[in-house]
Amino acid sequence: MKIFSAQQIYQADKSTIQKEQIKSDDLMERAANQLFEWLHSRLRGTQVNIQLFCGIGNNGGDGIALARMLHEHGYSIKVYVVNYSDKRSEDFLLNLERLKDLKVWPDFINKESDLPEISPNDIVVDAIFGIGLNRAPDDWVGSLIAHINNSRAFVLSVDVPSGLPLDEAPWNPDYVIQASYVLSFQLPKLVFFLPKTGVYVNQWEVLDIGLNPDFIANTEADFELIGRPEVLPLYRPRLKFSHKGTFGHSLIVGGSYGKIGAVQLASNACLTVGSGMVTAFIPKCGYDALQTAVPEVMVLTGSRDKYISGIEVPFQPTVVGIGVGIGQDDDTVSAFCAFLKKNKSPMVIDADGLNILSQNTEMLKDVPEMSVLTPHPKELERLIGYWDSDFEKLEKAKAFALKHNLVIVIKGAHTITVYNGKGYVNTTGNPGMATAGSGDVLTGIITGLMAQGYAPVEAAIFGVYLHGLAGDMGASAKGYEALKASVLVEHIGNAYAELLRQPEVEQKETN
Ligand SMILES: NC(=O)C1=CN([C@@H]2O[C@H](COP(=O)(O)OP(=O)(O)OC[C@H]3O[C@@H](n4cnc5c(N)ncnc54)[C@H](O)[C@@H]3O)[C@@H](O)[C@H]2O)[C@@H](O)CC1
Ligand SMILES: [K+]
Repeated sequence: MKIFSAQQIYQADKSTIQKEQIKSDDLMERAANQLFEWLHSRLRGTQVNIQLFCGIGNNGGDGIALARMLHEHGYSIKVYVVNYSDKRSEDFLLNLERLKDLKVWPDFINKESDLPEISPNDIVVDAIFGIGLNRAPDDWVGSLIAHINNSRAFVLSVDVPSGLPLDEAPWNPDYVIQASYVLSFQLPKLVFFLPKTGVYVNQWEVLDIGLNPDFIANTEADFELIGRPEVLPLYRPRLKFSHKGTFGHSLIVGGSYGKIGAVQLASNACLTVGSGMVTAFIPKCGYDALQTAVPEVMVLTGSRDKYISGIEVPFQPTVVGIGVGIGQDDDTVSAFCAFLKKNKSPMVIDADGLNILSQNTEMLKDVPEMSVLTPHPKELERLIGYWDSDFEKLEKAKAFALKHNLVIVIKGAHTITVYNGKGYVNTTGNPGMATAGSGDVLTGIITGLMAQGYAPVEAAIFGVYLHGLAGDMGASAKGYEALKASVLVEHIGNAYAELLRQPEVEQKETN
């Protein structure tokens, strides 16, 4: 699903109004209807107090129109107009009149007003600001927002949590609604998925208000949300007359004394995701452990016992995954440097492999184009420098990826794969996956997918999704806390099965 900027959403609104020859308040009516249906189908007439806080723009207009529909269906409502400006939108004013026609009189909250009482049992509808927010809310509006947040009521935000700008960090983190649920129009917003702004969104859902599908299809978005429909077409089925050579020979280079497990996890994941063959290159100390733990993996060792030195490999691998558990010993740095100069295979680079690159930036020119880098935030910062906000981080990562023609996988709750100026936002995974070795498994997965012929950016997008899905299935079997990285590997097969499972409706249709 595409993720649009605020500007693109306004354009989509406009093109819909033009194409369908409707008025803008018709579109607002549609939006409010969807909000109403969502709420009504859950409440089914339950008598609960619904307090609607409406701004004076179109987001407020949505709230006022919703209030009318709730009133017409007998719900107990209280409407407040948050009167932060005298530049009221036409559709807001129109809907205010329609509400007054029903003899519903909103209270106006101004600078000097007392804040209304909100009980934890109330439902709050937050329609104060939408995507039009372009500066810090005034302090008295901020106090109202903080008051709503402190009420412990269920807060339903219309389109976006009020106070959250779409393309920069909030001016004051306390002046943003903590939404229990966000009903967002047509397309999800990028801020729902970024670490600093996603915290304001507990749950979200998109409401289809029928914005012009041609416009959406033909407009290039900077970000895309990656769910099952986006991942399924990337899957490469295994053909009957294939053999292990068809699926490539991966080389995993990594490990040091005490960190051989990282290679075990990566090479096991690489095999499990479907690489035809996997060879691991490790220091001598890990030989017995690795051969015993994963007998299907072939093992080569360097000349030193505890650290990798001189990476000599007597075959040309299809793809190289390098860096897990590798450490930063001087010999290892020189071995990595020399290996980069002679290596001809595409690469996946992780962990200390990335830290070595950050400290020896001249090595970057020898990294093959289209290689996949998989940094966590600290590793990314070492590579691209400090950022002030998630937005700056993404811009810097995009610029770095473009400059070196690389794929960068920014790991996090919603991992974002950046390539060729675009960002792909993952939707699978859970907090249980914040555990040692989880990243090693991801490196193995992406390497193993590239071995099978997935293009690097597809391997990254597909691999991140599958890794998260394995985590979700692992968590439902074991719970978050007990989810170890080895459990992720165990669930790779289940994740494939889940991804490829025909939904019940489709099954019925084909029967
Ligand atoms: N345009 C359309 O056709 C549709 C718009 N919809 C709603 O319209 C919303 C956007 O509406 P608007 O563009 O009117 O914007 P908002 O309702 O988000 O904000 C209202 C106005 O307040 C002003 N403003 C911004 N920051 C401020 C601040 N800190 N203090 C005081 N004033 C401030 C701006 O001039 C802005 O236009 C969407 O989020 C969505 O809820 C929906 O009704 C669907 C259809
Ligand atoms: K809102």
